[in-house]
Formats: sequence, C-alpha cells, structure tokens
Amino acid sequence: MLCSYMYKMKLFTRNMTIFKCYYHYRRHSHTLINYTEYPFHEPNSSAYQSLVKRCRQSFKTTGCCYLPNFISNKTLETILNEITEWLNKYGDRVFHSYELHNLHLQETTNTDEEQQKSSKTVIAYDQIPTTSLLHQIYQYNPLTEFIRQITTPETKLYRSRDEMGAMYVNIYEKGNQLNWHYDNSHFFVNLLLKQPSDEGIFEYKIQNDKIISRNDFEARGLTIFHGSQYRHRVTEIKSPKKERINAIFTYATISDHKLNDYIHKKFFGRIQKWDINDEY
Ligand SMILES: O=C(O)CCC(=O)C(=O)O
Ligand SMILES: [Fe+2]
Repeated sequence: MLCSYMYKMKLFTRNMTIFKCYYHYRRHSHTLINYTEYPFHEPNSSAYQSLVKRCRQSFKTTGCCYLPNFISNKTLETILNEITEWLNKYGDRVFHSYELHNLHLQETTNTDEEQQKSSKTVIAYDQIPTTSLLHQIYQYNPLTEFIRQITTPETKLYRSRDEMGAMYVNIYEKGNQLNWHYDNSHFFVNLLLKQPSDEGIFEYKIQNDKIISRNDFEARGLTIFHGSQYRHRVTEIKSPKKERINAIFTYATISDHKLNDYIHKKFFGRIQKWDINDEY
C-alpha cells in the first residue's frame, strides 16, 4: 500500500518536472526575443550581467551597441507580414516624408549651410495595433530596463508617451535615404527588419571624420546608438527591388515624454491623432 503510494508520488513528481521543463521551453522558445543569447528573463544571471557590461562599454566608448539575432526568424516573419498588412490597409495614408534639413534636422536657414536631403515612408505609433508583435516587444519591461542600464544607468528611463513617435516603422525604398544628422533625442533603439547587403547602410562618423559603415548589420539585429553625439546617416537605396525596413523605439528620462505639433507635422505629416478603430 505504502509502496504504491510512494510510487504514485514519484510518478507525479516526475510528471511535474517534465511539465515544468516543457512549460519553460514553450515560454522561452516560442517567444519574441532570442532568450538564449539575450537572457532578459534571468536578470540576475552572470550571462545577463556580462551582456549588460559588454553593451554598456560598447555604447560608452564607440557610441554603438549592436545585438545580432535579437529576434527569432519566426518573429521577424510575423512582423513583416503585419507591416505588409498595414501598408495594404492604409494605402497612401502612411506618411512619405521628403525633407531638406541641416545636421540638426532643422530647416536650413542660411545658404552657406550644407543642405541634406532625406526621404522615407513612416508608419506612426498610432497606426500600429496594440496586438502587434512590435508593440509587444516595445512594451516588454525587461527590454526597457536593459536599455536604461546601457544608456542612462544613473537615472530612470521610460518609454515615450508620444502618440506618433513612441515607436514607428521606417521604410526606405528606391531613391530614399536619411542624410547626415545628429538626433534630437539622446539615443535611439533600432530593430532592423529588412536590410540589403550593399545599400541603405547605416554609417556614422567618429574622430577625424572617419566613416564607419555597418555592412555587418542584418535583419533581426537591435542597435542602441548615441545619435545625439555621433553624426550618422542611412545611405541611399539605389535599386528598385531593394528596401530597408526598421522600427525605432523611443525612450525618455521623463515619464510623460511627448513631441510637439511642429515635430508631428514634420516627421509624421499630421497633427491629429489617427483613430485606428475607424480604419478597421
Ligand atoms: O533608420 C535608421 O537606422 C536610423 C534612423 C535614425 O537615424 C533616426 O531615426 O534618427
Ligand atoms: Fe538619427
């Protein structure tokens, strides 16, 4: 009797262990982020701690921390399908921006100033459904905490509250580029979703105007870049069949960060918030 009871208990414990392993596997294998390389779910682990250290060091000394294979192939595929769906639905209501600007992304005022030409298509935050994978990644608290530890470990960091600029998707097609500039925000976080190997390349200038060309950047990679300190650009897409797609995640050290109407008009082509419910 006792023996049979103990046997059942043993079986139960074994099944529980199998279930726990399976649950852990499901949770962490079929999720958004590549948890094997980026163990955000185990912030106390030495693997996580050394990732933070390495990335912080790289951001501080070179202005750039690049995390290849940040999301899985499956996540990428779903995100790209979602973007195609939005583009089909929204048609020409996404913003195609054409800009002449100076190095600080302002309108050029005097004729001596070098004029920079930029153009791209933008899907704004209020056009991105809350159910989308991009939204889930942006809203993932451990990612925000990681970004804080890399960029501003001495202060708090919040996701932006801006209706259009908190997170947005940039699409560069033939003739598009983002010319040399410094960002208004301290840094940017960029999830690459499509990257041709030889066009639409992210470049930045370091000491003595030396240009660093990041030909090594690939779709699925995440970049944290000190855009207020380093002049940077995305080179022109020249071929008709190539495109570069990326999502920008915006953070701020204040809890209610919002852009003004002028910036909304300039970068998103409108002042009025998009009512996503009207479009479905
Ligand atoms: O699209 C990129 O990779 C760079 C974007 C950028 O420089 C910016 O949003 O300020
Ligand atoms: Fe920038």
